[in-house]
Amino acid sequence: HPPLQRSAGIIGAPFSKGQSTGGVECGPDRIRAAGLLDRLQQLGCAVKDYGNLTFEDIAVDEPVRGSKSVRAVGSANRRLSEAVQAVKKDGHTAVMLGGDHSLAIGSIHGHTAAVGPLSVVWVDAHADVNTPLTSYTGNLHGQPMSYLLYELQSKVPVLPNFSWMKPCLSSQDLVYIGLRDVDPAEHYILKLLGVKVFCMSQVDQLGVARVMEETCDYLWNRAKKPIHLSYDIDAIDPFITPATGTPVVGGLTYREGLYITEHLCQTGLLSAVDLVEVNPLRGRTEDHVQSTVSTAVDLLLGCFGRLREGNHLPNYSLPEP
Ligand SMILES: O=C(O)[C@H]1NCCC[C@H]1CCC[B-](O)(O)O
Ligand SMILES: [Mn+2]
Ligand SMILES: [Mn+2]
Ligand SMILES: [Mn+2]
Repeated sequence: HPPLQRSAGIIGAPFSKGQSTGGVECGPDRIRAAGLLDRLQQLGCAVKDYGNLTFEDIAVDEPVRGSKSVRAVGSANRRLSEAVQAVKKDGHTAVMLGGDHSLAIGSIHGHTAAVGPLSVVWVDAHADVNTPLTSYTGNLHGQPMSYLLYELQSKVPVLPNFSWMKPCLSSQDLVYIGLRDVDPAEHYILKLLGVKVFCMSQVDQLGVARVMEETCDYLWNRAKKPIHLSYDIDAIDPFITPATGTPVVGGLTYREGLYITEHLCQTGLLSAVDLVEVNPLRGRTEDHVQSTVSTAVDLLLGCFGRLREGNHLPNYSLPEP
């Protein structure tokens, strides 16, 4: 049968208030400038660019229960949720370009609203599952998962501009890959809820191919659901992707990072991808920025069928002499 026609709906989310380091709002445009759309089209993927979201300017946003920019994060994610729902209703695989990882709140909420219950693969050095009360930084990019999980809601206070959303993910439908810098409270939560985790030790022990087999077997144990891949660029080793806000040594190799996206692509279930935390201002040299941005583009191309063995379009034919 003819190869399926993949189509990507690109949403730029130039948002940085889930954390305190300027520059991550430049991520979407740098990823576009590195040729993402052209390279997707060269793969034979249909591409619709929905542009960059604009976010409500919230003048006064005092910390709430120690968490910063809560109102701005709530408002931004409400808009993102609506945008992701629209992209899914148009039939595309949603691609959300961040921006910081607090944006996963809106991305996963909107994706679920559009297609129903999801399997979430969270590729990250960090678990991002602090509640406002356990966070020691008050940055919401370290907390998105706490707002999404049904099982944590009794531990999350009501926050301003968050009343639009409800939890939408079961802890059994979540798999982490790449963890290597997890706070004690987060570790307690992951153990308490029995969340499936492949930290970097397991990546070393099992190898990335086995990690991906076990990830899919685990997620499909009950039923096959659309997959939401939330990819924090800091999952990759900072030697390759230094231009990010919270780099941690001992990360995924470029090859391991790609294998993850290639594997999820071939399941045919990938329904939305976040690519977040690219921060051009955190690269000490332009080469560092380029290495980070081009890796982000390659990871996304892996999500849409790019193969390291090569690709050719179905209608290709050799030129005749
Ligand atoms: O909660 C936090 O602020 C910290 N908790 C421990 C890991 C580092 C940081 C969160 C990093 C957020 B991320 O993964 O989106 O970069
Ligand atoms: Mn991270
Ligand atoms: Mn993250
Ligand atoms: Mn993929």
